Amino acid sequence: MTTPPLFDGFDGLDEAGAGPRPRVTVAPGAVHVPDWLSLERQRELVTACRGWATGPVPMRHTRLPGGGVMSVRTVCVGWHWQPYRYTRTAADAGGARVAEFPDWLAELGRRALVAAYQDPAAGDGYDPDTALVNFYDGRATMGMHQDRDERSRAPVVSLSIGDSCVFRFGNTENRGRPYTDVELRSGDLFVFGGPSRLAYHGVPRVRPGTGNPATGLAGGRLNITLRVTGLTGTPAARRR
Ligand SMILES: O=C(O)CCC(=O)C(=O)O
Ligand SMILES: [Fe+2]
Repeated sequence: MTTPPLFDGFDGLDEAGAGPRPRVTVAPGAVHVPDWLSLERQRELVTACRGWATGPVPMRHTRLPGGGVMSVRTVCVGWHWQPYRYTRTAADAGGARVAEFPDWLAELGRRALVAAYQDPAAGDGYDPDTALVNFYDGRATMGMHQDRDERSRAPVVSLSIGDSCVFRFGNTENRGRPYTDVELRSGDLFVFGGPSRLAYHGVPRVRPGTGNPATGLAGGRLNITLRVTGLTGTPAARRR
C-alpha cells in the first residue's frame, strides 16, 4: 500500500510506506534523525517562532554585503546574525536587541545531541546561545555555505517544520561534490558537528504543500538552527 498523499511528510513512513525512516549518519559527526520532534513539540516551536518573528526584531530578508538579498526570511534569538558576524542588537533590522535565548531551547539542543549521537553524555556541556529561525516559502532556497561565524566549533542542531526540502550536505573543502542530498521533513532533526562542523550545506529546493497544517504552519518551511557562538557578554554587555 502506498502512503496516502495527505500524510506524506509526517507519518513517519518512508516513500513506500514500508516503515519508519532510519537514523542515518551522513558523514562523520553529521546525523539525520527523522521524526524526532513530536507534533505537539512542532506546534510549540511554531508558536515560539511566530512570537520571535514579530519582535523585538522583525523577521526579514538578510541583505548580503555584495548587494544580494537572501530568499529566506530570518529572525535570530540570543545573538543576531548578519553577514558575517553576531551582535546583540540587530543593526540591519531596526536596531533592537534580540530576544533572550530561552533555557528550554538549550535543553532541546542537549536532547538533540543525545538522540543524534546515541550517547547519553553527548549533550553534556552543550549550551547553545543563538538560534537562527529561517522561513522558506515555496521559492526560497539557500546556497551552499559553511556556518563559520561562530567562534565555537560545538555542533549545530537543525530542526525542520512544515514543507519538506532537499537538504544538501557537502564536504568541508568546497561547495561542490561530493555531497549527499537528504530529504528533511517536518519534525526531522539534523546535527552536524565534529569533522562535519564546517561542511558546506544548503537547501536547493523546498517542496510546497508537503507540510502538515496541524503543526500550525499552513505553508512553507521553518528551520531552526541552534548554535554556540563562543562569544561572551556580561549582562550589561548583553544589553548593548
Ligand atoms: O534550512 C536549513 O535546513 C539550513 C539552514 C542553514 O543552513 C542556516 O541557517 O545556516
Ligand atoms: Fe547553514
